[in-house]
Amino acid sequence: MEIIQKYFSGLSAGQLEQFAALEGLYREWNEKINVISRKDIDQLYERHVLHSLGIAKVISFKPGTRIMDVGTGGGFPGIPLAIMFPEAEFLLVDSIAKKISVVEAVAAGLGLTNVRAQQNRAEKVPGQFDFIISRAVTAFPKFVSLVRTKVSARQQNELANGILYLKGGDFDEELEHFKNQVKLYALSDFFEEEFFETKKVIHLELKNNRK
Ligand SMILES: C[S@@+](CC[C@H](N)C(=O)[O-])C[C@H]1O[C@@H](n2cnc3c(N)ncnc32)[C@H](O)[C@@H]1O
Repeated sequence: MEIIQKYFSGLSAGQLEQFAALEGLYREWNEKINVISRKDIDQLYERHVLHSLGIAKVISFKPGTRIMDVGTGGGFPGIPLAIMFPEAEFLLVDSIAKKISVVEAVAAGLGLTNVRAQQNRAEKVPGQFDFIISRAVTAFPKFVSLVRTKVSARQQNELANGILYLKGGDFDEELEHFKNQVKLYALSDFFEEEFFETKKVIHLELKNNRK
C-alpha cells in the first residue's frame, strides 16, 4: 500500500481507503474464484495495482472520459484506475462470467459508482469509448483488430483517443506493423522497482473508426 503513496501523492482519504481495501477484497475473492496467482497476491500492490496505475502516469483521464478495459480478468487495469479517476466512466469486460462476478463484487465492496462490468467478448460490446485499456490479453496486432471499431472520434483528452496497452518483455515483433504509429512510455521512467524494468505503456491512436 505504501508503494501507491510513494508514486501518487494527493490521493483523497476516500481513495486511500479504497486502495487499502483492495488487499482484503482480493484475498477474500481469490479464495473463491482464482483470478490472481498465489505468488502474485502477496505482491498485489506492486504487480497489479501499481502496474495498472502506470497508465495514470501517461494520462489523467478528464471527467466524463469513457474507458473500456478489455479482458479485465479480476479487474486489472480497470479497478485501480477507476479509484484514481472517479469522474471517468469504466466498463470492464471479460468473456468469462466468473471473472466478471469478482469484478462486480470488488467494485461493490469499494463503493465504486463509476464501474460497470460486462461478460462479453470485446468485439461484441456495443458502443464506443475514448480509450481501450488492457493488459495481458492477446498479441498486439490481434488486439487492435478486436477493438478497432470501438474508439470514438470525439476527443476530450490531451492524448488522442485509442488504445493504452500494458506490455512487458520483448514485443518488438508484435509492434513491427505499428512501428511508426505507436508511442511507448517506459514505466521504469516512473517506477524504480525491478518489476518495471521492461514494462511499457503502448499508446496507439485509432482513427478511421467507423464500422
Ligand atoms: C491473462 S488474463 C489478464 C487479466 C487482466 N487483464 C490482468 O492483467 O490481470 C486475460 C483475460 O482476457 C480475457 N479475454 C481474452 N480474449 C477476450 C476477448 N476477446 N474479449 C473479452 N475478454 C477476453 C480472458 O477471459 C482472460 O480473463
